[in-house]
Amino acid sequence: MSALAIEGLSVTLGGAEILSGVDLTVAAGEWVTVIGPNGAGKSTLLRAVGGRLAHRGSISINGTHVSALSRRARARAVAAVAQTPVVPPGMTVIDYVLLGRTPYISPLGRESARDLAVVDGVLARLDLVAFAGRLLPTLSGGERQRVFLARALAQEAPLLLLDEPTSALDIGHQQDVLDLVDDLRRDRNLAVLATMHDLSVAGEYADRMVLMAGGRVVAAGPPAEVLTEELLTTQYRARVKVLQGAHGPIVVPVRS
Ligand SMILES: Nc1ncnc2c1ncn2[C@@H]1O[C@H](COP(=O)(O)OP(=O)(O)OP(=O)(O)O)[C@@H](O)[C@H]1O
Repeated sequence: MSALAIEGLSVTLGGAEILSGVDLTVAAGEWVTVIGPNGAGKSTLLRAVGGRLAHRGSISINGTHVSALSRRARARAVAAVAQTPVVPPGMTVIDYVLLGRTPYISPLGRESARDLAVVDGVLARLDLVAFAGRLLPTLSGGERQRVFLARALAQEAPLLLLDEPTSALDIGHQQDVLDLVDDLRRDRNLAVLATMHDLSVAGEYADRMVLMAGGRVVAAGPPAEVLTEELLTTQYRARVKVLQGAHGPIVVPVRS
């Protein structure tokens, strides 16, 4: 059974069909990255999987249709980092990351020692201990992006959705964050569905890639089959050269 199985997914927003007949699976322990030009429908796909959009077709998480899951069950099953998460005002980093434990805390209960230990562990792994008491708006963009990921990891869900998770990170923190997710994928059999605009980095970490354009899947497969000059030139209207690196294709933009 797949951690995530999507069949014939279509989404209409503002009267326009944004996703059309998307099929996609992610197995436990697999990393699938969705790429595609601006407006292709990548974020919409992740939002639908997170249970936040009306849709046609079917989205199943570990064999259960997403619309049959209660809010709490869904929060235990899937954790998401949105492109621009809503930040509650006046919240410290540690309180925000603790929100990730909400699905495990009873409505009138308090967080357990385990909840606090999970949060401490995640803050340490993401280099955020020094920021624990800071208010979120006082952080830099990259620091805040790591906090958003920390909250999602604190959720300990078996399916992780990452929408451009490293867009604000410097190259060192980018590698730290992606390596951490990769470790979790291997150690805890985490299923990862991500979107990324840096195609070379995307190809280094993904087991499979899905190229979307105009709300449809136009190519899917291992990075070497999707990151081709022909597909990228056509779908992005970009001039690129694809080189063979030690860890997969390297996509270099070429000036005309
Ligand atoms: N509520 C809405 N009403 C109408 N159109 C919408 C709505 N929400 C999104 N869209 C459109 O759906 C399309 C897909 O948007 P989406 O954010 O999924 O793209 P994306 O592939 O994630 O793009 P990007 O790479 O720019 O982040 C876009 O053309 C967007 O303008």
